[in-house]
Amino acid sequence: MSRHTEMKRNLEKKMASTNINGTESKIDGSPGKIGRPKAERKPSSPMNPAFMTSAPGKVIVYGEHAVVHGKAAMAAAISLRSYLLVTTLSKSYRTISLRFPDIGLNHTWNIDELPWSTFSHPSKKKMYYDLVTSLDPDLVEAMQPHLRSVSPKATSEHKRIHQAAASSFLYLFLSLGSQKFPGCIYTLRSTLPIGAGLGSSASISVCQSAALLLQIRTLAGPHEDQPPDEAELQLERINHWAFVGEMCIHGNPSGVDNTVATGGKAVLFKRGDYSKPPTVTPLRNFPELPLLLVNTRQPRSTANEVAKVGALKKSMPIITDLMLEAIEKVTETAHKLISSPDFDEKDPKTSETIGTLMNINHGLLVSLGVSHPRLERIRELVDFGGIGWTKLTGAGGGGSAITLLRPDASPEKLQELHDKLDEENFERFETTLGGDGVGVLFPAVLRQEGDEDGGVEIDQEKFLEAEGEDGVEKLVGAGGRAKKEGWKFWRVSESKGA
Ligand SMILES: Nc1ncnc2c1ncn2[C@@H]1O[C@H](COP(=O)(O)OP(=O)(O)O)[C@@H](O)[C@H]1O
Ligand SMILES: C[C@@](O)(CCOP(=O)(O)O)CC(=O)O
Repeated sequence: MSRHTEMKRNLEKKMASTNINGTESKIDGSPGKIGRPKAERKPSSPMNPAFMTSAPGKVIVYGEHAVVHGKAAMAAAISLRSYLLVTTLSKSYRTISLRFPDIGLNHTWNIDELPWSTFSHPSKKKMYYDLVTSLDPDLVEAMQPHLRSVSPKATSEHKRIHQAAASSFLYLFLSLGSQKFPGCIYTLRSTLPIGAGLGSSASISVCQSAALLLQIRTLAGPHEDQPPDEAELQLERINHWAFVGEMCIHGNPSGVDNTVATGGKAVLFKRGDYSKPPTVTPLRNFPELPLLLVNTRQPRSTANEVAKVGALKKSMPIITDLMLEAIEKVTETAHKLISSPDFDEKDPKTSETIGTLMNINHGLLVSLGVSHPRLERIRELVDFGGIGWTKLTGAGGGGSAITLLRPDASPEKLQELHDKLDEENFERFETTLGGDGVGVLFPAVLRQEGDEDGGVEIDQEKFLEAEGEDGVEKLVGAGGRAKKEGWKFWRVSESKGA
């Protein structure tokens, strides 16, 4: 018997002894990347093979927070990504399970106990093509008993993290699915740090939205030869529902994170009127910036940081508005520069301007009250070494900073900075900007060099056992360091944008 068959048999045995009735929730440790549960049930639906979706995180180069208040922001996809494996169960299993080992969430709902009557009531029912721009309080209320049963014994902080992730899934599942939905297991792993300003919540929302829209057969493609306009429509649909998932996680999102996680590349984003779709301008000439990405490892919640700026705007409207407008001017100046016909990214003056604008943007964010001593420490180290220009990225209050490196920064100085950052428990990332957006691996089979028998099936066990972020990338990578054959992406027209 091959090792693979043996593993499958063991899994079947394990499955036979698993209680799958009712809700069950297990906390495996603290949030962050922690111990992962074993696969528990046998997937057995040849008609619905397991498949995967994947979406990237992002960095906001200019304009975070201002973008929540209707101003423009510039953001780009990064090569760190989330991966969602969808496994359909055989007909007799009437359960939906979330296996989110990165946060230690392991929860099962009984499909027939979910509040279908509320979500499918004619006055509430949303179609997959509807534009949903706010959460319906009655639907949110109907979900509460089913969220309260998620990790009830966890600490309040873990509960918040678990229930936020579960609520984004459940709202989309109940809005897009129906009681006839087959039992499924959704297994999620991400190479993104969580709550670090790099759009982890948007990236999981995009994975969930794409997976559910695929399961209800409302997406065409992605496939080669797909007309770009059709591809664009599919991406819009995924993005709309991902925005709904984001609203569940952090209340008042601008939509920039999910837009970049869906479409990838780099964009100028602006949403003046929340009842209408945002204006999204692809930035075709986005420069290959030599960026250093540093995570402070200081946890914070986007919702809190956004609320802080909201409160400041309420108490000091004129001053706050002036700062938000100044941030928008920074973004617009950078946009003008990179979209001008004689833009030369290799010119040292270009780095100087882009960097100075980053510094100004950071200063304004400090004034809005969303920096943190750990972010200021990164700035201090970079400034002291004369290595480049730094700003916080994302919601701030901790999270991450980006540093644009001076073209003439010496390797010795750079090494010194790296050593200092490591010594002080900062986390450094190497990432490339402007990669692909949402991708699909259908079925979840990857071909490897030299494979003759159709490729390697990615099942729950393999996916859960991949060691750390590197293991996930190596196993299923859809971008960055590893890009496995088999992943497909919706491609839109290259001719649009600046
Ligand atoms: N890999 C993951 N697995 C499960 N849930 C996740 C994951 N990544 C993000 N989340 C959810 O998103 C929340 C973080 O969102 P947020 O505070 O907006 O931070 P970020 O800046 O990373 O988007 C987490 O509390 C969790 O609910
Ligand atoms: C602060 C904000 O502009 C960016 C938040 O990014 P993140 O959740 O910290 O990755 C909020 C938003 O645009 O929704």
